[in-house]
Amino acid sequence: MPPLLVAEEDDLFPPTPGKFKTDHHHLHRHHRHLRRCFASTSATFMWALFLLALAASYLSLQGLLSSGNRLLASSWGGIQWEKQVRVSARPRRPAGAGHSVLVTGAAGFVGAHVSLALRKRGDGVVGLDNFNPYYDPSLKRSRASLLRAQKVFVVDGDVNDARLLAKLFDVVAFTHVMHLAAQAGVRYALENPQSYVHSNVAGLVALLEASRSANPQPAFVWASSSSVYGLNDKSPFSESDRTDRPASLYAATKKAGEEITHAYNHIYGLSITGLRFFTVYGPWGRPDMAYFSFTRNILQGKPITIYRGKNRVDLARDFTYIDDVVKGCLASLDTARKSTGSGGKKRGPAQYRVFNLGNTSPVTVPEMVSMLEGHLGVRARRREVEMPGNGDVPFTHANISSARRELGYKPTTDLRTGLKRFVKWYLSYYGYSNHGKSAH
Ligand SMILES: O=C(O)[C@H]1O[C@H](OP(=O)(O)OP(=O)(O)OC[C@H]2O[C@@H](n3ccc(=O)[nH]c3=O)[C@H](O)[C@@H]2O)[C@H](O)[C@@H](O)[C@@H]1O
Repeated sequence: MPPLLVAEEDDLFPPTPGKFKTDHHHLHRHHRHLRRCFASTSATFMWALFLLALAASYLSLQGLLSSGNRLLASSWGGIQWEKQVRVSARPRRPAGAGHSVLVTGAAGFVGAHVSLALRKRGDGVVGLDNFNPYYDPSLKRSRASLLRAQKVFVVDGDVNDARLLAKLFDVVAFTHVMHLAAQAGVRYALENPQSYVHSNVAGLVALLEASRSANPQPAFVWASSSSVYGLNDKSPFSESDRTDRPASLYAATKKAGEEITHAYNHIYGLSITGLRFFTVYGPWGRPDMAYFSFTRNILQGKPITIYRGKNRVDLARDFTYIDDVVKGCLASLDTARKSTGSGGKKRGPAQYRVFNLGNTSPVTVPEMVSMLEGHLGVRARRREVEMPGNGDVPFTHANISSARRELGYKPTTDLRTGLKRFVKWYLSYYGYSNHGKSAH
């Protein structure tokens, strides 16, 4: 370190002895003192310079590293990336017939199925997913590999990333957005409430902002939830029923989404379709859902907890098979009218729709478990407990006349059949033998 060396050299190489007379001794000492002072001042100066340089280089190195990390972590941007996005977004149907769809949550359960179905019939699809660890991200990666094999490009990114969204809309003139990215799960909201606000409210607004600014504006179709019916006890649930008494924060954020999309429809002329999904299940499903975690536990010989309502009433769900829901999603895209805004301004009233996508035949949770037992050939160890105050509702039941009329939606898969397909997938995906006996 140079300043230290200056001081040390001064000590190491004193003036030659006898060169100065004794009466000059004082002067000499004075000079020496001055030199030391000067040396130490310049040492301090040099130190300061050195530290400054060190700090500057540290900061610029940090900057370099963090922008490098950002590039590595976000893995989006660049000519090659833009080309992949453009190619993936290109419809392969006769000119003008195909959609160009941005599917958010594309590595999720419904998102992956919808993306594949769109691609299969020749639409252009670009996926977006943040691969968050709410449940096993390796399952999401496997779904993304399926999409990749079908030439659907999935961007690794967050719907809250406004820069990324702006870039995507800059590169592609999407005709539709299929917004399926969300923080799902009713009970997890007790543990991590902020994640619901982050994804289902802030993320939704970020995507709506990008959509309303895009030219042309895409038609916007998105996943709401049957949970918005909350404490509604009028059965079956119709779209016009009360939805102002949510029983969970999850439901409240989905309900907020319905109101927020309405505001964007009103102000900017965005065409909006909200789909209230009813407990969607099937192959490649979500491990946090009851039918999935029950299957895992039954196969591992672990007990399962079955919630019961007040007075020991069984809970029931209008379980809806994934292929039926996918048909409803595609029909929603096909029947969505164009958004009316341009240049971020509304040019006329735009379509606003909400549909139930259910199965119309609720099944109790214990019955669902019995079906699983039948398909797995293993008895479940059932533990029945009174439903804790965790946000669950006692039952759901969809009235689908609206979707039937407007979308031609007609569910065709009953729960027993759908669970059979799920179990078949589960056993093969997790490498069980035909009898479900081999290790997990
Ligand atoms: O359709 C919907 O709106 C919602 O459907 C599901 O929510 P949920 O119906 O609660 O689905 P599961 O978590 O699979 O629960 C199904 C039933 O099993 C019950 N259950 C769940 C877990 C458990 O350990 N034991 C148990 O009895 C629940 O109380 C519920 O009655 C999804 O998880 C939500 O993301 C979706 O929005």
